[in-house]
Amino acid sequence: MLKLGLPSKGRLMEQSFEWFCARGIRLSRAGSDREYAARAEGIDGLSLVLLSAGEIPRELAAGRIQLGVTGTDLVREKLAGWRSDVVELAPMGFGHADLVLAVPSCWRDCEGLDDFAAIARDFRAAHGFRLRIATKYHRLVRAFLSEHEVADYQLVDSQGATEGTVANLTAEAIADITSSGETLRANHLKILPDALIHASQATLLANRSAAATAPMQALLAHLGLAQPH
Ligand SMILES: Nc1ncnc2c1ncn2[C@@H]1O[C@H](COP(=O)(O)OP(=O)(O)OP(=O)(O)O)[C@@H](O)[C@H]1O
Ligand SMILES: O=P(O)(O)OC[C@H]1O[C@H](OP(=O)(O)OP(=O)(O)O)[C@H](O)[C@@H]1O
Repeated sequence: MLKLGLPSKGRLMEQSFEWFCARGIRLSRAGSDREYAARAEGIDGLSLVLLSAGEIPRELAAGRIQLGVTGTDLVREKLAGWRSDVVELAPMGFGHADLVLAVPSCWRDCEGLDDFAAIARDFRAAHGFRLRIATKYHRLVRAFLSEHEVADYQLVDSQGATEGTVANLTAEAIADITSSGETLRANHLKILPDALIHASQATLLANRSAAATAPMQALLAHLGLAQPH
């Protein structure tokens, strides 16, 4: 029996159900709306579990589920060695969102990462503490800024409503997901054009050990997907 972990709410859950239905596997919630149970029809040997999108990478790496759907941003953020833990089987064509660095729109002289790095250096000298970037993507942001030699900052953890932290004076900049850009604009923030940290989309993933098993090969064939190498 293969266990498939799906996001438990919102667009990601609905579009995951649609993706599988278009491939002859009908997924549906079981029990009440508040129960996290679901079932699969149209294929044998597949069970479902509804999980927080942020928890699916860890459940896959641990092998408690053999298949999962979540954003590539969360896979890379949650799993340091993601390539050795999981296999990306197929981008699914929805859940497109960019992880970006954004600063106040009024920072007219900040037009890119080089300006940001200079502002961060001046900020520390002027204020005696490092410029604060609010984010929930600590691993990805640190790696990106290190790669671009930006050093004078500190990360402030923000698990939601991250765009509001600048107005609330708990941060000077943010790194968060954007899709239409509406939330950033509404909070008077602008994206630095050279600060796309990761372009994410919903992806079907497998636990790396399970990817080579016969039941997985059969499911991939049913879905018309190439066998992972
Ligand atoms: N506005 C959006 N448009 C498209 N995709 C988005 C949007 N916001 C978030 N996502 C993507 O949806 C996935 C889930 O994001 P979300 O922030 O809901 O994760 P999460 O908070 O860990 O989930 P949960 O709230 O269940 O714990 C991520 O891969 C993210 O990139
Ligand atoms: O660029 P936009 O189209 O404005 O989308 C970006 C927003 O979408 C997500 O929030 P959402 O309310 O979708 O989910 P959440 O409950 O995780 O905040 C994300 O956290 C951003 O705040």
